[in-house]
Amino acid sequence: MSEAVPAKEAAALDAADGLAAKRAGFDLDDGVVYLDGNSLGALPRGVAGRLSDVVGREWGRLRIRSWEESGWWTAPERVGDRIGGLIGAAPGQVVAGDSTSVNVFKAVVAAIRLTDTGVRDEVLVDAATFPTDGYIARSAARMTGCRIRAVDAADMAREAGPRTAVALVNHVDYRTGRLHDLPAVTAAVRAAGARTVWDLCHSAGALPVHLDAAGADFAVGCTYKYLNGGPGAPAFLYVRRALQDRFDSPLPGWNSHADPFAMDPAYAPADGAARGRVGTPEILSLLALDAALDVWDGVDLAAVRAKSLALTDFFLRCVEAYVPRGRVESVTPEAHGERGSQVSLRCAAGPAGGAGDVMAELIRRGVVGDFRRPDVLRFGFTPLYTRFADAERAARVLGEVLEGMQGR
Ligand SMILES: Cc1ncc(COP(=O)(O)O)c(C=O)c1O
Ligand SMILES: Nc1c(O)cccc1C(=O)C[C@H](N)C(=O)O
Repeated sequence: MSEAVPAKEAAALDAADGLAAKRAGFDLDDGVVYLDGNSLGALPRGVAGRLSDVVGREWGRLRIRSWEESGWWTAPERVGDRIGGLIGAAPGQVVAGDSTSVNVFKAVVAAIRLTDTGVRDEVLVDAATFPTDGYIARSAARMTGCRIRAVDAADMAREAGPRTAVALVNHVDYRTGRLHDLPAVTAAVRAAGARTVWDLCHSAGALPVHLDAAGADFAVGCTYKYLNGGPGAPAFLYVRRALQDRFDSPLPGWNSHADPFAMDPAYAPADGAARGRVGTPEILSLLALDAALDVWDGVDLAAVRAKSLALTDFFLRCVEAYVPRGRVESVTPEAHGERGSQVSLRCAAGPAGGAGDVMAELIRRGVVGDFRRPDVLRFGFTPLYTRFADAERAARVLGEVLEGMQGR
């Protein structure tokens, strides 16, 4: 690909993009290429107005009445169902609230409680997991008399055995962007008599997920990345319907009581997704998320996936065209079936600095990705608002930065 070709190709691809109009639904500045939606999604335009109404009218005027009249009390289930629509979960199985870390705790302990710990005392954890999952799983294991075994997520299906109580797997690896086979791993873990907990932080809103169809047991995820819910937006918890009656939450707060306002000293769990609740919902951020989810109305996740793969393919080709040979190496799988919606480039230290310095310079020049230690440049592609022209510019600027640093 000669240097003029990628820009022309980007323009043609953007012109043919069926999702292009969605970008207008986000508050983005054209001077910046934002490729960090896999850490913090961009702001959907509808959020500010909705929050202003929630604050000014629902809180300001209606005050306490809003728990009923504005639907605050049931918002965790209502928003949960909207998320469910994006991760292949039929209504009544997803609740929004708490952080992913807290939901990992609920799911892993509940999964262990569903098993005979006298026989099954092993928690399998994806060896490359985002750290919080590993920390929480280790604590959950200590509390329940289990032990942790770290295994490569790609080997999870093979490793689950008669001692396994639960396997905790990241659907997409946060560092490399590698996508794991959710249906196959779920089926294999189930065949071994164990449960699965999927961390969907890097797949919810990035690609189609079919939790019900795969028979997944539990899933958790955050909503501030590809779901654009905002910093610290509530996470979600999925509990498969068939397990809900036996879901024994390790955090049985009053919001998960069958009759919270009975204020009964004895605990009786609610039915359905509400059993995953703990305390008072974080209404402002929950309703910001609710408004953010409007951008998904009418969006076909198959189209999102097709654009995501086209964007990452195109970016990789642009990197090849623009970046001095040997300066970066993609650690994201080439195979579409193994790729999430990001590209991670390993960038060894050169004479003028390492990957952290390269990313700092990219950001200074208006290309925002992120750096994951020790040597990974991470670029997230959010199909609802990333353009092919953004991918082209990012690769071109990366090439310029690396060339400049080589000469220094
Ligand atoms: C895979 C994964 N799991 C969990 C988390 C953390 O979740 P939280 O900070 O919401 O607990 C993140 C990102 O922060 C993540 O990428
Ligand atoms: N959750 C984050 C935060 O509160 C501050 C900065 C970054 C984050 C992230 O989401 C990190 C992210 N999970 C990652 O994949 O690296």
